[in-house]
Amino acid sequence: MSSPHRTGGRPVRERGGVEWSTVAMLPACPPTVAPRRETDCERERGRISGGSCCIVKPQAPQPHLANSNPCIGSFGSPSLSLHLAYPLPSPLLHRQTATNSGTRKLTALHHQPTQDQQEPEREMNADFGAPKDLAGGLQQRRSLYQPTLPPCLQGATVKVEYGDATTTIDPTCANVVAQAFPRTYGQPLVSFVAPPPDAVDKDRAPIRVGVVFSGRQSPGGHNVIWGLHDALKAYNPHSVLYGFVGGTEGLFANKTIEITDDVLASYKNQGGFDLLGRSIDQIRSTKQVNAAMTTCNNLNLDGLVIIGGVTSNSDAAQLAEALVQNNCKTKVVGVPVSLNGDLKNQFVETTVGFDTVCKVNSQLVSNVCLDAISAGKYYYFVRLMGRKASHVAFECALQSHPNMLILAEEVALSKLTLMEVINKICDGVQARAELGKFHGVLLIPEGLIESIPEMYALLQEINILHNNNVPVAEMPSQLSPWAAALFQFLPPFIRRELLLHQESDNSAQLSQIDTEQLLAHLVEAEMIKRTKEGRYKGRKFSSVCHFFGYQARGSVPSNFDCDYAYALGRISLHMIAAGLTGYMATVANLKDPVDKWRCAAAPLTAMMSVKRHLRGPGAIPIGKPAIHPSPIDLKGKAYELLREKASSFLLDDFYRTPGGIQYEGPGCNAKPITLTIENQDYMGDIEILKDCLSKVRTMVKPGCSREVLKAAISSMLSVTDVLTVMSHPLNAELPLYHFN
Ligand SMILES: O=P(O)(O)OC[C@H]1O[C@](O)(CO)[C@@H](O)[C@@H]1O
Repeated sequence: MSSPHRTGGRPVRERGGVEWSTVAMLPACPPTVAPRRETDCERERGRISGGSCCIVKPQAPQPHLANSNPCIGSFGSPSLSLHLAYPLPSPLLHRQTATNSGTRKLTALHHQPTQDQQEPEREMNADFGAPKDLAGGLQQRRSLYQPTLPPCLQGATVKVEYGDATTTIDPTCANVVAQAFPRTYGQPLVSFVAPPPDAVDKDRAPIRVGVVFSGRQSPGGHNVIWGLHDALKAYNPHSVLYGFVGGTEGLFANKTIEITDDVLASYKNQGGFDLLGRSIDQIRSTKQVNAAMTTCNNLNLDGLVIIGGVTSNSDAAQLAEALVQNNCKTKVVGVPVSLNGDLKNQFVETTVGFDTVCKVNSQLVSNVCLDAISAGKYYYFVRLMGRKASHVAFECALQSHPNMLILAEEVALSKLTLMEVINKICDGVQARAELGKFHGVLLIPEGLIESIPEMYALLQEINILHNNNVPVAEMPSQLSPWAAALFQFLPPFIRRELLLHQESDNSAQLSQIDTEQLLAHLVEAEMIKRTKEGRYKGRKFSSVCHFFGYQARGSVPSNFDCDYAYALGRISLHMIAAGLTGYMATVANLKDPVDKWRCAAAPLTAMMSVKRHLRGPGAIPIGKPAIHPSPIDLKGKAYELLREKASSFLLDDFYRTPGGIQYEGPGCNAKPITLTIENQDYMGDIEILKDCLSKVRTMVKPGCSREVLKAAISSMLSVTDVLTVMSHPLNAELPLYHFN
């Protein structure tokens, strides 16, 4: 049997005598960047503070391991539906010197691990915060793009409107969350509106703020810092913004650069996180929280802005609570930035970077579709980043119309086994062969592997062995009999990847598990079997595998991501000025033009829930309250649309070519299809409710007629009855991840 192969990169492994190559197969080894020349102005400024010439070493690539969670999308026949984790860096302080050649030379000063575990020293470059040469015309042109601002954010100040106290998304968890966050739970929802024209401009004291990239790279992250900086200087020109160098490690070790107009100039509207770099997505252990608090105190910060996804924002909530408990004045603000699109809830419609990443990946997928149909000989198995949920793969399917999408959420819901998933794919291949089609494109979310029940159980056993410090070489022999049997059944390359250490959220290192290769391998074996049995009479099945993820993370952000991120940066400043802590900056009604966006701050605790073992009575909460990744809504409008088109996508080669991201002209303001279809506006709906309630108050005042009073009581009783039933724990609509 020949093996599926990857294209576009260097050969990475050999299997059965066939060399495999990959386009993104070695994500742990980012492309080597030519050393950037240090400019005269940088040398003069000595831009890294916290020890005149020290810099935290950014995280070097780790041998990444695996993690995952479930989700599957269904393409093809209605029955063809399929079910469906981060390493820690070491902080290495280096002496930084300018050399004659103009590059920075880094000399190890001392090793200061901030993790609770020892890690090897790594080399790093010291270019964070350095002006970049914007070589390409597009880069230069993009640096001149001025994000559009919602009206309420156009002045130096905003009017702050406080709403009602908040609860949590899951009524059954409210007490647990309240107990875990005694000082920050139940805070009101806050809206920002334009100040009245006659508002008196009071003296505003300068503000000191720190900002850190806590999550993974996501296009648009730089614009959050830009928006924050502009709002801070407009608020009071003597305000100061510090950027922590090297991510959370820089926060723990107090390594900063001051963010100025000069520093920002070449990072505006640009991809990557290279202005400051990133390290671990974790501010969680007592040691880490204490280190962050010490830095906030030492820098006398009024505010700390944490940029990241679900994990970073859960940590932001914990840090906020700890700072209040310790009388530290620093206000903690989270900003939703993540390519995964899984930080999605009543307040957050999408995350910064999701739009760009989906557009880049959709273009790649559609290119592969056209390649497939042109030669008619390969099946392309494309795995897409996005962690546990399948949002990226789902959006890309809507944008590019591949033949099949295997949603982790569907696989998890239907509890499909690995071989059931394989058989469904093979049925699709066979149905196409009957139409004379021997090519196709399949999208596979990286979280799929964890959504397959037996794979999830195997990964859980491996996790426990890691937690018990069992050496990797001994793990296979310590698995339960059934897990050992499954492990032995899997091809050797996957076995090695499954044994990698889990990520900071205890899930497998999803980006490192070649699920697409596993599926291609097993589909080929099944097609050979079907051929031998006479069930398949078509041409020999051949596959090519790709992993699209790192290519898109560094992309130049779309206009939507530029505008959204810049607005969130400006909102963050107003939140700190208003003294809010434990909140996330949010923008609602994103599907509409920017002048209709609603800017707000939502308490992080209102987005939290606790997992439990079972549904129904006796369900016991397990673990701590956290913001969880939100899965695809299998009852949602976007999913319905996909289901409707599944058969046509499977058989008709109804490929769509979205092309590259447009920055100007028609299509430059296109938004994610899912965002448009879902049509959310939670803040707008809250306004409608407020209006209704106030109308009732106005119309049913003491003195109104008996009839009006009776009609009001009867209507209100039925409303409260419905709401009581809906908020009962047994009826609450909770996503699958809540249940183990
Ligand atoms: O940069 P790293 O540590 O390899 O992170 C990879 C992970 O980060 C993400 O890109 C974003 O969370 C995931 O899709 C992926 O699993």
